[in-house]
Amino acid sequence: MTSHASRLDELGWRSFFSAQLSDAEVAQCVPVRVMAVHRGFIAVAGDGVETLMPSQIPGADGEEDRPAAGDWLLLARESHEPVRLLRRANLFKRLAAGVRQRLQVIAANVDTLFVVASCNDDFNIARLERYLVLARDVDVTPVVVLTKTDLVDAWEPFAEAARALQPDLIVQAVNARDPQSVAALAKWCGPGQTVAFLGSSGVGKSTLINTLRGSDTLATGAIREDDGKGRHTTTAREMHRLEGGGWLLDTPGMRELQLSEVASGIAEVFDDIVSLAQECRFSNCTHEAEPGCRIVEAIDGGSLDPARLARWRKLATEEAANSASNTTRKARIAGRVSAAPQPSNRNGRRPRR
Ligand SMILES: Nc1nc2c(ncn2[C@@H]2O[C@H](COP(=O)(O)OP(=O)(O)OP(=O)(O)O)[C@@H](O)[C@H]2O)c(=O)[nH]1
Ligand SMILES: [Zn+2]
Repeated sequence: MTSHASRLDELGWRSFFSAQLSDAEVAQCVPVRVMAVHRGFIAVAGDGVETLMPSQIPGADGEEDRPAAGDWLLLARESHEPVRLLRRANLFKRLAAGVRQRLQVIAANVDTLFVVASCNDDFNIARLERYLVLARDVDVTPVVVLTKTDLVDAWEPFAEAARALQPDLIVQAVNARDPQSVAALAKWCGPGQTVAFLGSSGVGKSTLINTLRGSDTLATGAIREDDGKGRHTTTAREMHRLEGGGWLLDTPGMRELQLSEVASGIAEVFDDIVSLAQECRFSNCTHEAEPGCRIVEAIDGGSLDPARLARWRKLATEEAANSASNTTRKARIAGRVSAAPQPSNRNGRRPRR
C-alpha cells in the first residue's frame, strides 16, 4: 500500500484530488494523470498504469471537459475505461487561433508558475505585471525568476522593481546556465510538484528548463504527426521529469499564452485602484477630470503612481475589448446577430445616488 501511495504522490496526487472520490470510486477506480494530449488520444500514468487511450471522456460536452495535460482522470479499476475527470486545482486555457476561435484547454493542476524575465534592456515591468495578472486569474502561485544576473553589474534593482509589484511576491534572480544558481528554484521542483514557465522570447526559459532537467534535455522527445492538413511537430510528452523529482508541464500552447478574459485577475492585482474607483463620486467616472474622483486625488496626493494607473487603464481597456469580442463570438455561435453598439461611458455622468 505504501508503494502504491508513493507512485501516485510522485505524480502529484494529493488530498485535493483524493477527497473528490466517493467510497464506491475508491473501491472501483484508479486515478491516472494525463501526461500528454494528442489528436484523439492521451497518454496517462498512474500506479502500475502507463498507457495511451482515446481522449473521449464519457459525459464530456464542453471544451473545458476535454482532458488537458496535468489533469487527473479516474479509470475503471479492471477495464481501464475512463470514468470521469477530477475537478482541477487550476486550468490554463486559451482561444485557439483560427477563423472560428474556440476555447482550448492547455494545462491543468500547475502548482507553481515561473514567470521569467531577464535582467537587461528587455526587462519590462508592465509585461511582468501582465503575466502576474494571468497567474492570479488562473489561481496559481507565481514565482518571478530573473535571469542573466551574470550579464549585469547589479541585478538587485531589477529584483526590487519586481518585488514592488505585489506584496509577498516571490522573486528569485539566477544565472540560468549555472546549476548552482538555479538550485534556488529547487524547493518548487521537488517530488510531486508541477511547474510551468511563462515569459517572453529570449529571456532564458529553455535554458532554465534544461538546467532543471539535468542531463535529460528537451527537444529530444519530438515526434512528427500527420493531421491531414500537413505535417507538424508535436512533443511526445508534455509532462517532463525534472531532476529534483518534480514535473515540468510544457505544452505547445503554454508558451504563447495571452491575456484573455482575466477581469478578476486584473481586479486582484490592481485592487488598490479598483477600490478607489468604487469611491469616486460618479459611478461612470473616467478618472480624468471629474469632481470627487478618488483616483485623481490619490495621484495628486502622491499615493498612487500615474504609471501604474496607466498600466491598469491599458489592461482594463484590453480586457473590455476581449470580453466584448467574446460576447459577440458567443452570440454568433448561438445563431443570433449582435450588432448593438456598447453604450458609451462618456454619454453622461451618473451620480451614485
Ligand atoms: N549569460 C546568460 N545567458 C543566458 C541566461 N539565460 C539565458 N541565456 C541565453 O539567452 C539566450 C536565450 O535563452 P533561451 O533559453 O533560448 O530563451 P527562451 O526564453 O527559451 O526563448 P524562446 O525559446 O524564444 O521562448 C540563449 O543564448 C541563452 O544561452 C543567463 O542567465 N545567463
Ligand atoms: Zn474617478
